[in-house]
Amino acid sequence: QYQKVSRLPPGPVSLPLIGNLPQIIYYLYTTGGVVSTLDLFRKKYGNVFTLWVGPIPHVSIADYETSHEVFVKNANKYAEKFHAPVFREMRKDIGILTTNGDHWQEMRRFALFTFRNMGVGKDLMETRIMEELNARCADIDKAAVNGVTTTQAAEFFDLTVGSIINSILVGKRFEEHNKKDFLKIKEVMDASFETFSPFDMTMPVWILKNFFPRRFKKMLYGQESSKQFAAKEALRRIDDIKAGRYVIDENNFQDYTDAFLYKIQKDGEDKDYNVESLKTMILDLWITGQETTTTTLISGFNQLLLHPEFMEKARAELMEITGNGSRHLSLSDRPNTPYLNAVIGEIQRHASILNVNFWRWNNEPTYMGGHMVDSGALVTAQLSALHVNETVFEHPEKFDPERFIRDEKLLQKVIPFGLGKRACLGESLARSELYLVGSQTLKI
Ligand code: HEM
Repeated sequence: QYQKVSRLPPGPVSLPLIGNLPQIIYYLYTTGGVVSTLDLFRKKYGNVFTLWVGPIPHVSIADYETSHEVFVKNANKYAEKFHAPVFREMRKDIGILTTNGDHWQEMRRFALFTFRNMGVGKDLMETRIMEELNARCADIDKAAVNGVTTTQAAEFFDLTVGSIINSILVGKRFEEHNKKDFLKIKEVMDASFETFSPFDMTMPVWILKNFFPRRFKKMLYGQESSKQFAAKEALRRIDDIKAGRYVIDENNFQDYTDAFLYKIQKDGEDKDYNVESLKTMILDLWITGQETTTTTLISGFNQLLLHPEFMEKARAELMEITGNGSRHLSLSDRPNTPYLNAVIGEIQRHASILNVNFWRWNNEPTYMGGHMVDSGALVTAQLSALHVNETVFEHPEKFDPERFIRDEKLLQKVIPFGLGKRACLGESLARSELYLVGSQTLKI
């Protein structure tokens, strides 16, 4: 253990087999959370530190420069993610979230290409998002009695974001009459996530299968039913195409499902493009695109309620740029709304929605931030620890958007979507949603 440790960045004293589990559990309990525990280790051991989770060393990088050096400059070396054995078993190495290698690359390339063609991050997507918002606000207005209306912020954001992602994937938005479909997908997915514990994520599959068969079956059932619900519309479309009720317009794909099915129609089914991978991709994009964006919006909404002084300044900027609200804000306004950009940046920094980022394999001995990192270690840019690093962000606990007005370059160091080959695929969509939905909420 001593020899292995000498080829890794510093960290607390570790024991063979159990590694640092006792310290990690102790600090999780005494500091009250994952981010505060990571922050404590960073303060003690520096911006690049090692924690042994059982027998595997995990190296966290908590500063922007080293993260950039490792994951952007050497991007090709860090495309391979670590996936819990139970996920690989259940998802059969299909999709984008829990895969590596050729299939992952093909699915990522195709999704990015399709999103781009559908105008994600550009005018076309702006129109879709604004239409969704207008329809959602009209629903609220309709429910008003004597001009007074009450709405649940969480449900508003949930339905808006859910509708946007669902219409991109399968062409259906959620309205009053099919709201229950949305709630059902969410319920099934939440229930599926609740069946997983850190124990399941670390155990070899044969142990789960043989010693915890009921638990294993429950997890499997949760996964399958989530996939089935999320992909229900896509399956219906396949039936409609077979029955001649639906024809894909190759010059105007309505959604991701159209593009995927057209690829199958044109080239036939193969190991990457088949109905099972379409279903898994819809599930993966649903999981990654829904909760992340909604959580950020809700957190931002709460921060603005707690800090009306920032809200007022952002609103004043918004009113000025849109001629007192006579037109809606457009994505092309972004360079001219520094205050709003700073507020969104601070919301994302402060929300730290991914407490622990995904781990990548380090396949050869490499120096990171001046420390040797041996092959076989797992590494990640630990976004949550980076965003509370007081050497980068002064008084990180404070919600202070004006830190980005005082130092314009600081905003680049907020990296909520990660870096490198496995960085967020939906960054462009998410940024558009935060800007447009967020600003609309400010107007209200
Ligand atoms: C505020 C909203 C969002 C945040 C903060 C966020 C953040 C992230 C982060 C930190 C990662 C992992 C990066 C890494 O491994 O270093 C990730 C991965 C991913 N995100 Fe997002 N995300 C958001 C919205 C979305 C949306 C809207 C979509 C798509 C519809 C999406 C799709 C994905 C996918 C598919 C991956 C896995 C990419 C791969 O492994 O190749 N995300 N996201």
